[in-house]
Amino acid sequence: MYKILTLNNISVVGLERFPRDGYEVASDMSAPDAIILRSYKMHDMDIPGSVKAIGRAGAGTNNIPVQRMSEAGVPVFNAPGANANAVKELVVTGMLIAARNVCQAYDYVRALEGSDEEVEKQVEAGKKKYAGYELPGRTLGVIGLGAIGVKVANAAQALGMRVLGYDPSITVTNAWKLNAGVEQASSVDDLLARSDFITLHVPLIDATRDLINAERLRLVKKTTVLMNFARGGVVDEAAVEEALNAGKLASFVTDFPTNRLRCHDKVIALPHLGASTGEAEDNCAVMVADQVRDYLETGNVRNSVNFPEAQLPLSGGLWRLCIVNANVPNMVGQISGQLGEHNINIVDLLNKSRGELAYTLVDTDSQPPLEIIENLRGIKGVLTVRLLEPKDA
Ligand SMILES: NC(=O)c1ccc[n+]([C@@H]2O[C@H](COP(=O)([O-])OP(=O)(O)OC[C@H]3O[C@@H](n4cnc5c(N)ncnc54)[C@H](O)[C@@H]3O)[C@@H](O)[C@H]2O)c1
Ligand SMILES: O=C(O)[C@H](O)COP(=O)(O)O
Repeated sequence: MYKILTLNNISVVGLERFPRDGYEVASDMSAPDAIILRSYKMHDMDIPGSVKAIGRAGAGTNNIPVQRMSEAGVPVFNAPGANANAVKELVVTGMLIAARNVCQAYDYVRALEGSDEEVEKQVEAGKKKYAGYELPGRTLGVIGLGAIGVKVANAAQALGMRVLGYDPSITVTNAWKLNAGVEQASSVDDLLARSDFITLHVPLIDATRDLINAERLRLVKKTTVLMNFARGGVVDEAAVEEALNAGKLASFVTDFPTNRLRCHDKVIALPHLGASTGEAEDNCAVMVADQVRDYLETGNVRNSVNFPEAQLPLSGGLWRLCIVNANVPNMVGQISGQLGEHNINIVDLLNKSRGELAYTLVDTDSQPPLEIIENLRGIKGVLTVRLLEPKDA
């Protein structure tokens, strides 16, 4: 029986991927085998030593101590692309409501008083204050062309916008998905200077903290709308406030409200709604539950942010050793040497590495005795060793 601890509400459709006869799923339990979460901040959490995997039902993993987990030999999984359409739709919404002054106009109408006739008069008299502009021909700058950025860029082009993109590490797959005609900006600064709308779709990492700062805001046109659906830390809010107050930036649309800006007249602040659609919540939960289950049951790794991809089909009747070790010479030699010494036959073997970590799957046709497991655990550089029983044993 595997135990899954949830730290946020996770879509039932996803949790149902854990069969009841083999899994216990709860929001409070001791010694879990895996943790599934959304935005719960795990950095200060005392993570039990029983945890073998962490699944983020979403994209961003800045709420998870990924480095600490790597050092403990624990994979962190996420759900790449599973909520990208939801975010794309909210970004398009953000552009439209900013361009048409929808929030200000909405507030204006709600504050009206008088008879229907009087209200109508005020409506017709007041509407000129909220006249906006249309999107075709305007330029959208997209920083970060991953799962979300590519969808946003393509959608904006379909709306008749000119699109500039910047991503020095764009993957070949995402480059293929990008519509022809999306223009490559030569730098963030180049993109900022030429855009009417700027949208951020980068992870929050050291290199992207305060990516939009005072110096960079000096480059934008005073009519520009800045949108942040990435993470609060990607934008220096004090600098944004200064730019808005000085009339150097038209408006700021953010999914990450703070007290400094949430009530500012030129700010549209939403409560981290980017991925909050039923569809995205289901997609993320299903994807991550399947990946965590696969890892627990077969040791295979898909979509981890700290482990290498590792997929070795598991045939019935075989034992499988899953070994997480430092990416240093002679690990496979020492592992196979241990098995050879005990006359255990290796049927299949996979060794993959990513950065400082390596991951080895070894299939054997007889049961490796406990002594081998202990010896493997004793090899310098080995972080964890798991033995999976044959499925049909
Ligand atoms: N508002 C929400 O609810 C919501 C929902 C999903 C994701 N997000 C945030 O959006 C981020 C992106 O999500 P995604 O699914 O597109 O991730 P992704 O990994 O598919 O794409 C991120 C892209 O950013 C690029 N990048 C990294 N550093 C960069 C830099 N300095 N300059 C330009 N590009 C850079 C990467 O090369 C990658 O292509 C997530 O990490 C998360 O923080 C927010
Ligand atoms: O990174 C993400 O996937 C989003 O920020 C969504 O976060 P949530 O799952 O807490 O809505």
